[in-house]
Amino acid sequence: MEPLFTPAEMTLIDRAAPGCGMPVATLMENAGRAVARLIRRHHHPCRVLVLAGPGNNGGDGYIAARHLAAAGWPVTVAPITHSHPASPPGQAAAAWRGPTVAPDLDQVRRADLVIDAVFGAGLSRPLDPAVSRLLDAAKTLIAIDIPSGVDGATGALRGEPGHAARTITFVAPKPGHLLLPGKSRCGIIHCADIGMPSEAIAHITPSLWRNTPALWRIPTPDHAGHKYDRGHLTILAGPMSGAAILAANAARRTGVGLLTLATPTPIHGAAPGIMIRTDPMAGLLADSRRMTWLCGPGLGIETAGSALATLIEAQRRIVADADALTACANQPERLAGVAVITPHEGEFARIFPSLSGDKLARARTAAARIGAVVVLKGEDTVIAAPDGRAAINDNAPPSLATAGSGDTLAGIIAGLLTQNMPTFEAAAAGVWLHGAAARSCGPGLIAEDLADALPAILASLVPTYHSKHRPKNTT
Ligand SMILES: NC(=O)C1=CN([C@@H]2O[C@H](COP(=O)(O)OP(=O)(O)OC[C@H]3O[C@@H](n4cnc5c(N)ncnc54)[C@H](OP(=O)(O)O)[C@@H]3O)[C@@H](O)[C@H]2O)[C@@H](O)CC1
Ligand SMILES: Nc1ncnc2c1ncn2[C@@H]1O[C@H](COP(=O)(O)OP(=O)(O)O)[C@@H](O)[C@H]1O
Ligand SMILES: [K+]
Repeated sequence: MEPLFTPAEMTLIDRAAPGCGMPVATLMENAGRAVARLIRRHHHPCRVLVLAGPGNNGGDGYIAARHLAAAGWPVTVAPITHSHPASPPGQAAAAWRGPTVAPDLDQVRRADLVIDAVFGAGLSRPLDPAVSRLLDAAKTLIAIDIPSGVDGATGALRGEPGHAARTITFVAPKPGHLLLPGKSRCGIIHCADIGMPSEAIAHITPSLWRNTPALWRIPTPDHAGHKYDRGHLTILAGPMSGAAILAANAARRTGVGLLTLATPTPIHGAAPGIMIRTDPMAGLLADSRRMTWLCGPGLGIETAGSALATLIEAQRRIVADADALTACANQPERLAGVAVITPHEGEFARIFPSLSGDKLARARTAAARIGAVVVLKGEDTVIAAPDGRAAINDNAPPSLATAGSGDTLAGIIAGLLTQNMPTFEAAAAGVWLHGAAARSCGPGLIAEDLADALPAILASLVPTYHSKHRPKNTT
């Protein structure tokens, strides 16, 4: 699992480090050396300028400068402000024997590569515009820990950070590396091991992770199982039945045993493996095996609103998307009782008009308020559980911004829930599978492609699946 630590959590870990036998100066030495090593690995020797701030981020910069210079690179340091001589960054500055210049635009323009070691976790107010101009003038910018001016906890910009080609962080990435707009300033993100003792890291119990397959486990069918063991998903279909069909196709690819499209009027064009039922919802609800329902895609706002109420009353496991969300505009209490909601930012703002703040905080607050897992979609989709757990997804390509891809995501999540995957895990896995499927399709993606791309992605996650299920050779 890949936890994400906020700068405040990182500070607690840093403070615990000396008590675990790891002095700050050693961590700083390791951090600066790691920066120099990564730069040497990814760039050719060239003129380097280090813009060094007053805190430990600046200290890392001085140490990186020393290691690059020792490797023969022409390095100059431009201190933005000076550190206290007795502090670890002050000592790192004192150990620098190379050239030091005043930070000005000419110096930046003369450098082939600029290291942004101005502010990291300690950013406490907006960046001075004069510093922004320096960062902006860099030909190639490498940020230490996080681009100066990006809030590591939220990804918000405090002032105008530069656009780094790569960012080298330590111990664990921070939420601000994965959340927009900060994410767009980080370039390629590296996370370096600087020898932080595990006892220091254990001071924090993680509640936020990068969304990777280590966070959840995809269900696989039992040897002796039958289709009802894999669950029965019912998807409500309405006037725009294509949305429900897209969701259905994707849900079936996740491995549900049975899938019904419940529709008031006959549907044409659905795959033959999908069961179509035109009888009223009450009849379908009489079958207790129909536990999981997807309500919203293409359904119409009024129908979705009343169907949602019926399903909640019937205590079903519900994924609410699209029209079911719009039906709850300004009335989030109508969502209490659903398992997962999958709003994009527009739908989210309709449901929770008064919620402000960063994406992670809004998703967490909303989840706690309605008691459901919130999947707040976008390039930086946040998955938040009512108990405070959250994940940030980072594998979604922009080709997913196409009509019907959200319906597909709702179908994938509903499909996983149908197979009794725990709710937070099903939502997180669904978002990751959706992104991975889109990536595997490449350019030209249309929503219909996503379902068909799922088997290969699933196979990559369960590599032993085929061998496990192949009959034993008895000859
Ligand atoms: N994580 C790890 O394991 C390790 C982390 N390490 C490194 O430590 C870094 C964190 O160091 P840090 O706490 O000293 O904070 P940092 O960002 O250098 O600056 C704080 C100073 O800047 C000032 N200041 C802030 N904003 C300002 C503004 N806009 N304009 C002007 N001034 C501003 C602020 O002033 P104050 O708020 O006190 O008034 C204070 O003086 C971290 O990012 C990583 O690189 C490694 O060395 C070791 C292992
Ligand atoms: N720029 C982007 N980069 C990555 N993923 C995106 C981007 N824009 C949208 N997506 C994803 O595409 C899907 C779109 O969902 P939605 O807006 O509900 O579409 P629809 O209602 O047409 O199906 C979501 O999963 C969202 O996270
Ligand atoms: K920085």
